[in-house]
Amino acid sequence: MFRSTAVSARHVSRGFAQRRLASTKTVKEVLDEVIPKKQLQLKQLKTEHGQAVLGDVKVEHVVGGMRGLKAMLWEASVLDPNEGIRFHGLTIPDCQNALTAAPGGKEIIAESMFWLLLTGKVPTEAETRQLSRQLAEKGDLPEYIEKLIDSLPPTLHPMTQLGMGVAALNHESKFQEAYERGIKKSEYWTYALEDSLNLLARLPALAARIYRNVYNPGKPIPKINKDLDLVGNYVNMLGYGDNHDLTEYLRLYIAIHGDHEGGNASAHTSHLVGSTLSDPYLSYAAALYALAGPLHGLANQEVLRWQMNMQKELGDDITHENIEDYLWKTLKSGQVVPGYGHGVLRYPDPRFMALQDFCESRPNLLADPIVQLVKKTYEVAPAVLKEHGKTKNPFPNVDAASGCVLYHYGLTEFKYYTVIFGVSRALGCLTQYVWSRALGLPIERPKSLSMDAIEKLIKQ
Ligand SMILES: CC(=O)SCCNC(=O)CCNC(=O)[C@H](O)C(C)(C)COP(=O)(O)OP(=O)(O)OC[C@H]1O[C@@H](n2cnc3c(N)ncnc32)[C@H](O)[C@@H]1OP(=O)(O)O
Ligand SMILES: O=C([O-])CC(=O)C(=O)O
Repeated sequence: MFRSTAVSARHVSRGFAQRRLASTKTVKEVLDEVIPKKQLQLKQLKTEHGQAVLGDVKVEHVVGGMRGLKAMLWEASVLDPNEGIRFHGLTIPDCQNALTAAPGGKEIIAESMFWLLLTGKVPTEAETRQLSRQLAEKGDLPEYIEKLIDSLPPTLHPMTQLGMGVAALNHESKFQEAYERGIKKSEYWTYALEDSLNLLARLPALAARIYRNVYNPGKPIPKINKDLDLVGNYVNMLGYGDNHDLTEYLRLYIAIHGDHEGGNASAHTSHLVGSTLSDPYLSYAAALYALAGPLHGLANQEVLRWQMNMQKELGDDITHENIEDYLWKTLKSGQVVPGYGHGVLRYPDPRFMALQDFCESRPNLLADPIVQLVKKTYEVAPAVLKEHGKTKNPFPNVDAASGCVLYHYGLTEFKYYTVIFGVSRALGCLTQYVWSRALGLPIERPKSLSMDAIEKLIKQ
């Protein structure tokens, strides 16, 4: 599967590159061109196809977490159960071919992914670099945020701190200020974009300050380098700037965790909160608290804890049989196997495969016992989960792989891992925030029913 998509990717990317080779537009200028076309598309959908049926609403949807219910508009990515995520039609290998890397690097950088998600177009190198610079120039934290974060107890979970910092940044919201001033609905998106760029720019400094306070109190944090990309600066501020491989890993990680269509809990939360015209900061803070749940983003912390416990219990020479027994022990104790299963996917997550490929291409990394353990677990777990018979998807999701590489490079503090995911998921949530305002989407308000009301409806 991966090879054939990579071939089509080269084709796709060459096409994109030829069309936009010389462009040096800003992201706002590209959106100015793209938005009217999408507004027209939505108008036509509403007027010409408003009554078209996309599926039935069954009782199982209402009582089963709305799994499979087609009930949200989300522009930047669509998830196929077997093929995985596509960002504006591009697979992860397509993106790896088409999107700009950092100077001296190979992996996708956050800026080029954000540009693609927002505009549906592959940015030129000049556009990507200019966005990197724009973000670096906006990246410093206001003093009151530094004071707020520094005042928190280091024992407070890093995700709680991240959500608090993001929410408090709404003191700066241009969207909220403009709304209070009384702007027209057609202008909402421009302020939403300004807030989104400011928030994205500041997330690395915020996330790095939390890391410093919790794990390295008192250690100076390097200043933002205006010539570096967003993740390059983030890794620098975390204190790992001299580790090229970790920097590249985090570039890939942050780009591919950025968006996973709209129904996942973090994206859906930001979409719902944003629909009330809460500003981008508050909407994204809400998303972070959904990401902080162990069935969602926190699973990356849980995976590593679980794999380390397995290693502690089973020692160094772990066989496939040992892992099988450990899996059954976890399942029989009524716990989920973290990093396995998915609400939509029914095949190994291509994000997991991309992270595994990263390991495969680096012998030192591949030889690490924890990376080996994750790989061996993948060789055993799907069969065990199939035999267990409960989960609809016995394959690994992205969280099965993400933590072990961080661990190898010395970023061993599991409780911090979801914060990195939280820096990434802003790419998708903020993209949709801008589009929801550009398209004038209404406040979300589905109809709920009590069990008695459902029974009454069935009898009718
Ligand atoms: C970035 C991400 O958010 S990716 C997901 C990260 N989360 C995890 O890795 C946690 C482990 N996985 C899970 O808990 C689930 O697979 C989820 C939350 C991801 C998806 O949940 P669902 O869509 O409800 O999965 P599904 O329909 O397959 O669940 C059916 C049953 O299988 C169980 N199941 C699903 N996955 C697993 C698993 N990994 N281990 C054990 N049991 C599982 C469910 O708990 C459920 O049991 P129940 O009937 O007793 O409630
Ligand atoms: O899609 C989902 O439900 C969960 C997930 O993998 C993500 O949000 O990245």
